[in-house]
Amino acid sequence: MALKPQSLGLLVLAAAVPLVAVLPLPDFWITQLNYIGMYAMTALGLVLLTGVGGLTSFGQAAFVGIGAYTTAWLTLNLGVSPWITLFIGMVLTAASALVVGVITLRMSGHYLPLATIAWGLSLYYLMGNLDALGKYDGLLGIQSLSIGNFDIGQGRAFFVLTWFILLAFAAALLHLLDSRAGRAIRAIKSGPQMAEAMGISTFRYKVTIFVLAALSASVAGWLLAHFQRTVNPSAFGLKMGIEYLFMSVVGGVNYVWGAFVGAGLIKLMDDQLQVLLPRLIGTSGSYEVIVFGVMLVLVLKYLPDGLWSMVEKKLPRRPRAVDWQQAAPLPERNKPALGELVLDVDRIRKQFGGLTAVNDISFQIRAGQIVGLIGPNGAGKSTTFNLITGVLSLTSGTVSYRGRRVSGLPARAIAREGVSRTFQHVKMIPDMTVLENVALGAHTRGHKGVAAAMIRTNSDEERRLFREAQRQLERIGMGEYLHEQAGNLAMGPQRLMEIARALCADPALLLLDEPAAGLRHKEKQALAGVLRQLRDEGMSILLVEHDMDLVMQVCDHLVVMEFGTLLTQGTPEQIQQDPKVRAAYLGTEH
Ligand SMILES: Nc1ncnc2c1ncn2[C@@H]1O[C@H](COP(=O)(O)OP(=O)(O)OP(=O)(O)O)[C@@H](O)[C@H]1O
Repeated sequence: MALKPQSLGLLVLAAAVPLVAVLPLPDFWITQLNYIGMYAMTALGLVLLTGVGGLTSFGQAAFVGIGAYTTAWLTLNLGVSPWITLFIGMVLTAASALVVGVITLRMSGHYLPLATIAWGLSLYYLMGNLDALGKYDGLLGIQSLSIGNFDIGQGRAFFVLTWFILLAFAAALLHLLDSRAGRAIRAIKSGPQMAEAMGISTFRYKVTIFVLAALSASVAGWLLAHFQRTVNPSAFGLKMGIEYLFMSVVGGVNYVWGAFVGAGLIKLMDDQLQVLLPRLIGTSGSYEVIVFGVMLVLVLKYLPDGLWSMVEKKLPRRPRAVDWQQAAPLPERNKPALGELVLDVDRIRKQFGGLTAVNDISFQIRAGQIVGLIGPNGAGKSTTFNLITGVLSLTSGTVSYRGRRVSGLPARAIAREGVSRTFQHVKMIPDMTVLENVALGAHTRGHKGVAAAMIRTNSDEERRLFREAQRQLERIGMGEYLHEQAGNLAMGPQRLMEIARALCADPALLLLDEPAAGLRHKEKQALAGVLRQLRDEGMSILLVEHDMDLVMQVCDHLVVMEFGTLLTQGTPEQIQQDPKVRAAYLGTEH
């Protein structure tokens, strides 16, 4: 099987590490590479947290500090082996990240970065004020790392250790990003609505990546403490927190390789500029900070995805090797019998302040039935849709699905019960392939989490998920789009892709929000065919749609809304002949 360029790059680096260690490079450069390795480890955590997950943190240096101070204090005061303190540091870091994460990760917008600044500052002052940690002087005389009598804490041996840990983490991260859990993490960035509709707990994944990023920083701190053999708060303050973020952004915060490039560039520039600038200017001072500031502005303006994005564009994009043909099918939920009551909407109401957007609406959907929800703009259709799917909370009334009350449950819980949806404005992950986007729909049908993905014990399940994604894409006639990048699709195929993604969840009720918007005539005909076929297979569908031809063609029952209230309901024939509807809706539209 051909290796992906990313994995090939890692293998080349892994082979180069021992080679560099035996080359007659000056010690200065080995030391530089050691620092680059440690910095890249923290920056890699930021790739996951900020680049992939969209959560900006200025507080990573504080986690480096927890790893460093834990090992420094325990080895100096209690004589604990550094190999044990590594794990104690990780446990402490995970615990603090969990506490900070649970408190701050529900915040949105600029509140989260502000909270990480506050957290970074408080830990800095805590380290600087505790007597036990040597206040601002820190702790001195930390032992070097060794295996038996062999010192691996300095020079070339340390270089091999650091870089192998770094490469192992990078490999684990690449596996993670290309997995069920990784797709869920990648879905967080575009906002919670789509991910939650796939049954994903976005909060849980946010906390997980926050802890993972903190752990990578903590390991870097452990290495740093034993390499420098001294720790003091200045290496873990807000300035360093900003510098780590700076490295990731300049290198390319969306790419694993961006962390390597950013850490390398900033470390080398930092050293060179500290020598060159005073010579040029004639006085000494931290002028490199000014150069970095200007550089960041230029990168953000002209290369917002960082330096690695230029390389990434040139890399060949090979389609994923199809190795799932023989994979076992995913388990299916048991479906309602034809004609069984699937959805019971009972006098639901939604008030936005003084506006009653949905006013005591009631209707039912039975298995194997397509119900159309129609009405002029602003009638309350989308609000009704959002009340059923749990995106909005009800002011009053109940929604029952297969005999169970679901109103009051969060959107992801309703999705897990078997209610799948699409969106009025397509929501997808544009830089993933169509196949990967659709596989996201089957999230609740898999179980392998972050750890399994990182150590790669998830291949079997991945194959099953992709087999299902391909099957659903073929079911709606999109078999030839598997490896296409989703962001490159035209509107029609994008909408069909959303339907395939919804079907991947193995739903008993499918809710489609304006699936024909932006489709051409032929595509609409194809969509009508797909909907009929799904109904014939026993699927229940709620269709919110403005295209009356499509609605009249495929629906068995229509619910008409006007100004939030139920105007009437009945068969398409009854609705077409209803004078109230003609006056209120069809008459004005046609
Ligand atoms: N979050 C909100 N806050 C306040 N008012 C809202 C909110 N969402 C919808 N509304 C109002 O509720 C009413 C119904 O809106 P809704 O989007 O449900 O209508 P719709 O039938 O789906 O319209 P369209 O066909 O244009 O999508 C509108 O008057 C709208 O302005």
